Amino acid sequence: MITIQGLSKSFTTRSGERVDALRDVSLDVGENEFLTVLGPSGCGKTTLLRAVAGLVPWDGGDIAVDGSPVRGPGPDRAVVFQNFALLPWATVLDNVAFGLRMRGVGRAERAERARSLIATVGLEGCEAKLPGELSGGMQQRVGIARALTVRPRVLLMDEPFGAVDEQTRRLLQEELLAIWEEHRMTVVFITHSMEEAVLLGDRVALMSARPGRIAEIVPVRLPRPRSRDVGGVARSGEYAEITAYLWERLRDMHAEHRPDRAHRPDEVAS
Ligand SMILES: Nc1ncnc2c1ncn2[C@@H]1O[C@H](COP(=O)(O)OP(=O)(O)OP(=O)(O)O)[C@@H](O)[C@H]1O
Repeated sequence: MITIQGLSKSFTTRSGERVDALRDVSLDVGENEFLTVLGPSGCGKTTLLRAVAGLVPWDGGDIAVDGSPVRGPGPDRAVVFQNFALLPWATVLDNVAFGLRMRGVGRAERAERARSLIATVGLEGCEAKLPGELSGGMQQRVGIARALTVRPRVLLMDEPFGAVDEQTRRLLQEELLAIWEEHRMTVVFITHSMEEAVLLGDRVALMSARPGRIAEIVPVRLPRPRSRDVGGVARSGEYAEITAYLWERLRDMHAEHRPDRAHRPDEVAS
């Protein structure tokens, strides 16, 4: 479905320093797969997602969706951002319908599709509100509804639940799983949370820092559907095992970048 081959991208900072954000990243995401991407801060997760979305150019390598090379944004891919990226002056209905309007869908159909998705994300009755009148969790529900209006085959999510409180995050995780279980699509979901990566994903792509590479792909063989009992999933032994393993790997990666913090069992004070 999504094929990424040998992707490299560097930035030049304002002080003229070169930062290798991604180097030789290769990754395949299957049709209707839910792939989570986890890695230390600054390892290039957002850059990778934005490249797949066609929002940033890259230096080397190829990205294809269903065999078609990515050359820019397209209706087959929708993005949900961490900071919601809603239009502050537009109502919930207009925000959700925005992508449809851009695609020339008529007013009546726009409103109907937007209303139906607003209901799907549990915001019925909020159609006329402005984003500023909603909580962070509600704003992100609007972001998800907006992304789904165009019926994308690929949903790209950049730490979408990073800015909401823990309880809202759990509810949004359950809702996203329920939506994905019903309307299957390919999801690439970036997170800082090991727990979230395991709860949601079919596989976790673990990235290492500077330059960002795929360090390992960790399969998550927890049963599905998971939406009705995310709490139960989180209490299972396999869940605990995978999250512990991910933490081991991430801790090693952090230690590589901070030799002073490396784990040296022989030097533990008595
Ligand atoms: N526009 C830019 N100009 C210069 N450097 C950039 C730019 N965008 C990203 N970088 C650098 O590229 C590297 C990767 O950034 P990116 O945002 O993709 O990482 P990330 O893994 O998503 O980080 P985080 O987990 O903290 O959100 C970082 O070192 C970052 O500072």
